[in-house]
Amino acid sequence: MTLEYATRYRRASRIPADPTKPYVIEKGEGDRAHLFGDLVTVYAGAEQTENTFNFFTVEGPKGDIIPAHLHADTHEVFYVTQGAVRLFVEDLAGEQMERLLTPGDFGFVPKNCTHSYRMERHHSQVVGVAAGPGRTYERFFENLGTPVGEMGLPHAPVVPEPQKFATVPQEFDVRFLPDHQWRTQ
Ligand SMILES: O=C(Oc1cc(O)cc(O)c1C(=O)O)c1ccc(O)c(O)c1
Repeated sequence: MTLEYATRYRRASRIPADPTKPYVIEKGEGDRAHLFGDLVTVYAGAEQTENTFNFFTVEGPKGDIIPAHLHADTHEVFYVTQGAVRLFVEDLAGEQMERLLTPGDFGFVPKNCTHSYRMERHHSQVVGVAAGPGRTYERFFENLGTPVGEMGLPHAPVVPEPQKFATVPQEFDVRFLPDHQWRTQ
């Protein structure tokens, strides 16, 4: 039997509302949201880990570009499990690098390092873990994007309205840098 719980985020979630309860979630059945071309699936977050880390996947289509951004208080892990993902990172000294990550490859982006990525094969998948001295930020995806019940990638990109762009990212420690230039290509 598959259990569903009402939580503060969803009427029906596979994540128990009681943070002391052990649980398992079948593939793809975490709390799902669409943002840009991506399907983000959250399996654990702030409530489960006393704000110490989260665990989610991001899947997207070929060509999907996440705009350059940084997190002042959040360190991030990019572990690629499907497809190919080109990760762009700038360190605190301003040195830039880009690397193509394929399944099993791992990228670490410390807080305050500007980064972005591009999916280079259809339906690439990144496993994300993000944590820092502040709160975890996994609910960013459904707040800037749209919570969904369906399993697949968005049929059309979910582009947030300007009003959401103006408020949601900073609430979740995300700072988009629209004028940032990558000099690596
Ligand atoms: O892919 C990750 O995050 C994002 C996905 C989006 O569709 C839009 C975004 O703005 C982001 C973002 O990072 O802000 C991702 C992957 C791995 C990881 O550890 C993350 O913290 C985020």
